[in-house]
Amino acid sequence: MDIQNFINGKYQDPIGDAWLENINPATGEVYGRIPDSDERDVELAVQAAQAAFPIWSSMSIQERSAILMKVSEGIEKRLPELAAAESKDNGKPLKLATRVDIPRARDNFAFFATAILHDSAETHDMGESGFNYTTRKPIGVAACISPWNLPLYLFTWKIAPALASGNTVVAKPSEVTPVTAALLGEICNEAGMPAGVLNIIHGLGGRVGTPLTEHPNVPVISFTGGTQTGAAIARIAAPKFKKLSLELGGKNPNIIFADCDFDDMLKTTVQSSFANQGQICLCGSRIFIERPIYEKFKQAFIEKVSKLKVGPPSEDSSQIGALVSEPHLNKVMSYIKLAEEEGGTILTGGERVKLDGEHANGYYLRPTVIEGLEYTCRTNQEEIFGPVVTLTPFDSEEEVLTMANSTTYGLAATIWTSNLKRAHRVASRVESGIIWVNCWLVRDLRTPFGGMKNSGVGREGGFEALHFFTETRNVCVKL
Ligand SMILES: NC(=O)C1=CN([C@@H]2O[C@H](COP(=O)(O)OP(=O)(O)OC[C@H]3O[C@@H](n4cnc5c(N)ncnc54)[C@H](O)[C@@H]3O)[C@@H](O)[C@H]2O)C=CC1
Ligand SMILES: O=C(O)/C=C/C=C(\O)C(=O)O
Repeated sequence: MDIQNFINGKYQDPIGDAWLENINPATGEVYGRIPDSDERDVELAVQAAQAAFPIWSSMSIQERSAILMKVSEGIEKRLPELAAAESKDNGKPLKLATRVDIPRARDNFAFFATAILHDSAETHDMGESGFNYTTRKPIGVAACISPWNLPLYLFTWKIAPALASGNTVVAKPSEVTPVTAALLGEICNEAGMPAGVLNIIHGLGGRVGTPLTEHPNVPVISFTGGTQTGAAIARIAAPKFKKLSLELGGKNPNIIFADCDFDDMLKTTVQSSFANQGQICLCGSRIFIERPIYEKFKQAFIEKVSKLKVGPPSEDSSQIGALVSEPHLNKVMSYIKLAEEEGGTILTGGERVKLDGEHANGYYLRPTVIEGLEYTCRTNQEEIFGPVVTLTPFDSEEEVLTMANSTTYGLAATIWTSNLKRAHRVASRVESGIIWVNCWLVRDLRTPFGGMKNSGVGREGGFEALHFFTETRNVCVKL
């Protein structure tokens, strides 16, 4: 199955007629081709988006909202098809794509389609001397660049607020998982979105992402992906004074106090460690356990993790699917080797899983739990982004905060305790943009979402996302 770029409302081959292979991670087989686009395709897409901007930005909020709601409904109508495509492209269990990824893509559009109906701007009254009012106007052509781990989920998380605010978009999905993004073009056409409002260019980061972020007519960029890529984009954007939102990597602490609800914590910790094969920037990859329950937790956790079924994504019984690609599998496995070199003990997992038949060459890895590492070692400091977690005991709040805050990242943290005062105290001192107490990945799309330190710049979600894609201006009137 070949996919094409989506420019000005039409599907078309890349100008250079160059193509990349698309691989099914569950089997290791090539199952289609994707455009290996270059700066010429980017140029066409930016021109189409520029031409569509006056039309889209001058539509009433109600008209834009209605079209975006139809996109949401279009995603809902095609949910089984989109979920199957996502699972095949990414290797994630079909049931996860069906229950989480595609419903969230639907909700992203519905959320921002309705949010614009409720947005408002401030006024600042200066009494008898004057009066200020603030306006927020769409900026122009927005670049939205997204990764492979939650493909349509994160693609739409950027595109929906950019479009809802009245911008037009040139979007680049990951070359590793492009298929559901390609299908979104059809859904937008069916929803009556004017041509050129959303353009989707496929290809590599260097050949598509770089000319897109460098483009003089693209003043605003929203990116989710690796921290190094975020830094490269920031280097391009800074001297051109582009508006930039970066949602980057994490090395998230999961802090477990002895007084927590053990069963709830255990069940959720299996999820927060290994959901989506551990390939979510919010996964809690460093688990810190208060010493009195360390051994109890370790035994119970290993028992549960070793029973997780690694299997073909299409099978309902599979709890862990395939990692996204062979290079990524190799990267994750190299970290397991490093952990052993650094003195870690593998308690469960650590090896590749060989399935039968057509899945024999898929990229399967057993969920891996490691203990005995210093909190300062590379395994505990660098983002692995796979089904690998470490266990570390602690004796005091002070100690666990030192360890939790020791990385260059600051995306998410989870705290397990039944002591409310402690929960607030630790939450206020842990260096993370997103903190969950006694839960994980419970999402309210109105809340600010993003990281501190090397985990990013800016916040997505709610009105923050809508306002990011606008130019704020103040008008001061002398009375
Ligand atoms: N949300 C997150 O936190 C994610 C983190 N990662 C981390 O990043 C590591 C590398 O994964 P990759 O897939 O290589 O992520 P990446 O950061 O290279 O890719 C994300 C997106 O950026 C694009 N891109 C790459 N280079 C670019 C450039 N110079 N300019 C503009 N766009 C560019 C890619 O084509 C893709 O669409 C992973 O092993 C993981 O540790 C990866 C995906 C998501
Ligand atoms: O918005 C969410 O619920 C989750 C976002 C997850 C990422 O940004 C990620 O894994 O990269």
